[in-house]
Amino acid sequence: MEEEKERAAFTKKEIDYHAELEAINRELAELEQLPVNAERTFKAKKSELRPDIVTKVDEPIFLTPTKIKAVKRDLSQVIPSGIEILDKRIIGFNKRELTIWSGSNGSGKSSILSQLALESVDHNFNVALFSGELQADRVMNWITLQGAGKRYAQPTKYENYYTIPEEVKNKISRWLDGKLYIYNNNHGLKVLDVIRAIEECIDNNKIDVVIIDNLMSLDLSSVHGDKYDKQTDLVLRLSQLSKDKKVHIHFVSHPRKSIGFLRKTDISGTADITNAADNVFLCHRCNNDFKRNIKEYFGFKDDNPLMRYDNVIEITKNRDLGVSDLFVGLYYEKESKRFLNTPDETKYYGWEKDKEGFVNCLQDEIPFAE
Ligand SMILES: Nc1ncnc2c1ncn2[C@@H]1O[C@H](COP(=O)(O)OP(=O)(O)OP(=O)(O)O)[C@@H](O)[C@H]1O
Repeated sequence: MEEEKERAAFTKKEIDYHAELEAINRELAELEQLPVNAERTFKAKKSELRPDIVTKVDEPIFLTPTKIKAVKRDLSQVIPSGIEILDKRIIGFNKRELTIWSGSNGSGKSSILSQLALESVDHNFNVALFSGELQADRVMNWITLQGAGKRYAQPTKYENYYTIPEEVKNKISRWLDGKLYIYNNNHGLKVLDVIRAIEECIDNNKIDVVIIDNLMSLDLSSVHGDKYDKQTDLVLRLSQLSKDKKVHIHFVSHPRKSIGFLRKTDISGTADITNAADNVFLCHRCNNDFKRNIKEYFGFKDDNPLMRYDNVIEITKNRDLGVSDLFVGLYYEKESKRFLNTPDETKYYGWEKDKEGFVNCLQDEIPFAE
């Protein structure tokens, strides 16, 4: 009897032991699965930001030459920059493409891009503009100043601070209405929200040009990966967006370093960023540092024509026409913050033209402050 009891107790212990062993094994298997699951979650999150290229299932994967439909290049769909040498060499900005702009602080990136926005509208292309650093009203002030030009800029008691008469401001606003959309920063700077908002703006307002100024001001914390992976993912995503939505995207990315002569390899992120871009432009302000650097780097002499400009755009990559190592010099007009092709250039935008394209002489009617 005693022996039977002992055997029963022993069997129960054995069963408990096996159950425990099984539980431990299950737990171990779950633990082993953890990195696999983490990898899966990471990939899923990553694809939220960088969706794989969608395969068009109704088309063959490889095409024979006769099956490839020739798409005629429609030059009326190329967006001019208004910068003469640039437009002559690269024709303009193609839809479905991405341009990266870099340059040190104060080199003129934002100002050139707001002028590009005006130029685009002037050629009947609609623009969506995101500025992470300036509130919409400040962006609008700059654009108004550039749109008005020196003839309407009234000096104030502050150096380099000019105002525009209300009547001119209103005319410019009305002209830009329905063509220029400026992101309202009060909606936050979270990258996925901003991209979603841009996508909606493109769909709702027939946008042709998107300007994103700049990478550093976007909040990438919701995206997985290290800093450079996140930046690269974003650029790949924007490149895809330009193709899907048939827009040109201008994207500002600051350089990693703030001293020395800026080169393409100094742009923040990995090399994948510049690989993904169709154009890569560097902005330089022609100060003494720049002049010394180009003399040292390229062996240019003091009489090089570049020395006389105020700002220079360096084209370091242009995939379409293969332009590179081209320097485009510009003159800066402090009253209007405009960049000019020649020191005495006078440009008239659409807001001061009538239906036939003739310029209205509004300035004669406006009383100017002495
Ligand atoms: N050559 C120049 N001479 C004088 N002022 C200039 C020149 N180029 C640009 N500026 C002015 O300098 C200020 C800074 O320019 P802007 O903001 O366009 O530069 P940025 O490259 O975008 O700078 P950041 O990287 O700090 O955003 C603006 O008021 C602009 O009008």
